Amino acid sequence: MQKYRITVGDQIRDLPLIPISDDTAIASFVLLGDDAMSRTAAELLIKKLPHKFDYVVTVESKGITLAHDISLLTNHPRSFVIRKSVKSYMKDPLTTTVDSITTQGQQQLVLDGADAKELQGKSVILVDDVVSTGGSLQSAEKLLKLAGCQIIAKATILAEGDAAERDDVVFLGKLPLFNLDGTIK
Ligand SMILES: O=P(O)(O)OC[C@H]1O[C@H](OP(=O)(O)OP(=O)(O)O)[C@H](O)[C@@H]1O
Ligand SMILES: Nc1ncnc2[nH]cnc12
Repeated sequence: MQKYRITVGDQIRDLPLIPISDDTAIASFVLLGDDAMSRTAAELLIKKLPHKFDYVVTVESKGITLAHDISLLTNHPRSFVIRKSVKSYMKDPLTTTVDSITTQGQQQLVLDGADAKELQGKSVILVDDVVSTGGSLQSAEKLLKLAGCQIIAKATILAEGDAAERDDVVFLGKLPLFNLDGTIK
């Protein structure tokens, strides 16, 4: 299997190239369970982010450990997770749709109404493990604006494809997209 090497601080990973359509493959970066990578990335991102903010917010699921680590390392006792489905324990959830590079068809993004209430008027840092098309970030921003909070920074570990040209997102490294033969697009 072809691999693409990334280095984040002292963490080196050989990511497998996985086809996601009939002309594109991604270097699959699965942060869930990779606790050393999450912790290292959090430490490095914190140095690039504003020092003063109220909360870290992320999108389910692979951004969760990163949000958790940034939040605790900056002495914030809680963070918020925008979910991908409505749960019965939510109160008056805010919902929108999302398109992401890894998922065929639209998914839902959901902010629990109770969380929206706590976020109202607060300054937040929105984080995710990878930004690619920007669809997930855009939908999350929409929900956070509906909740009435101010996004003071957006951060990710890897900016993939065209996202590497973005200047509104803080990131640690670039990740190319690939042709099916493993060459870089
Ligand atoms: O910029 P985009 O094109 O939206 O891609 C980035 C999103 O894709 C991944 O999530 P994914 O949809 O794979 O869901 P998961 O984290 O639940 O696995 C990643 O964690 C980002 O949230
Ligand atoms: N390269 C990648 N690996 C895992 N999830 C992703 N979401 C978007 N790009 C991704």
